[in-house]
Amino acid sequence: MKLRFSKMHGAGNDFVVTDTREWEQRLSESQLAQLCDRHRGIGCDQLMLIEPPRSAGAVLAYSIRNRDGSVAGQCGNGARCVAAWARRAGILPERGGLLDSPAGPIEVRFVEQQVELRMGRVSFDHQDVGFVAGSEPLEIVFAGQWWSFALASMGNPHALIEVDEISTAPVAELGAALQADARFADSCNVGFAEVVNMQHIKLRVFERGAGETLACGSGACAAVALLQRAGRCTSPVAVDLPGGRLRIEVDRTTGEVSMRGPYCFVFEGVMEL
Ligand SMILES: N[C@H](CCC[C@H](N)C(=O)O)C(=O)O
Repeated sequence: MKLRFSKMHGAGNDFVVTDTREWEQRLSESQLAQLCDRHRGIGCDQLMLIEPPRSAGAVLAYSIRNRDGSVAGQCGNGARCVAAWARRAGILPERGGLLDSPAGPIEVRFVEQQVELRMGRVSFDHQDVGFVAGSEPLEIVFAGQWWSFALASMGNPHALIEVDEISTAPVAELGAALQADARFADSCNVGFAEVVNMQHIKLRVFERGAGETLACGSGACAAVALLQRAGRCTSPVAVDLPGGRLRIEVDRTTGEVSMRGPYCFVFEGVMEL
């Protein structure tokens, strides 16, 4: 089977984007894993699979696989890349439009060389994060000390830890420990945020199913929403991740989150499967 794909990234978070709307057969789990494999395949943090639209007005739907094969409910950086892919394919109008994400429809518009998405509402409900009710406080012991975290969902689960210095945060070790915490029904993405000022944070994210990535769009949305709720930032906020900068706005009254950020086409290809 020959599989056409686009290799893309959003602030360094990289994707294989492939159109499954014409596929005669679905790929097996091992074939999907091969696409993500940086040695035996193309290599990416996530697969963005293009599907037929589900809701009125949407031009397409997408589903998300982490590189470990797990299914995800949202991918902010990937959604920007899908929007750019759809515009170049002539599926999405120049002015933007609607995409069906696994977490519901998201509105897209193109602003200068970037994509702006209305990502829907953030949820602070622990149930939406898959966190077992009644197992508060939101703390974990790691390396002999108590670490507090906060929870939010953008359609996928996020735990956020505020640190004084992002460069020395134990991202991989503490991120893995929190992901393995049995109180999360389906693991979580673990963000580490350093507040620079009320409109600027630094963020690193140890992603579910991918490890630390250069950027996490839904993680940036969750981080700003949680920090705004705690009075640690306002809106909009510049979020500096290792791979680049995202601009996040959170409407305090509605909980609506919007994100603006870059996208990049790296190469097109055909993979023999
Ligand atoms: N690892 C995430 C999916 C990708 C999110 C991230 N790449 C983004 O840009 O939002 C999860 O399992 O929920």
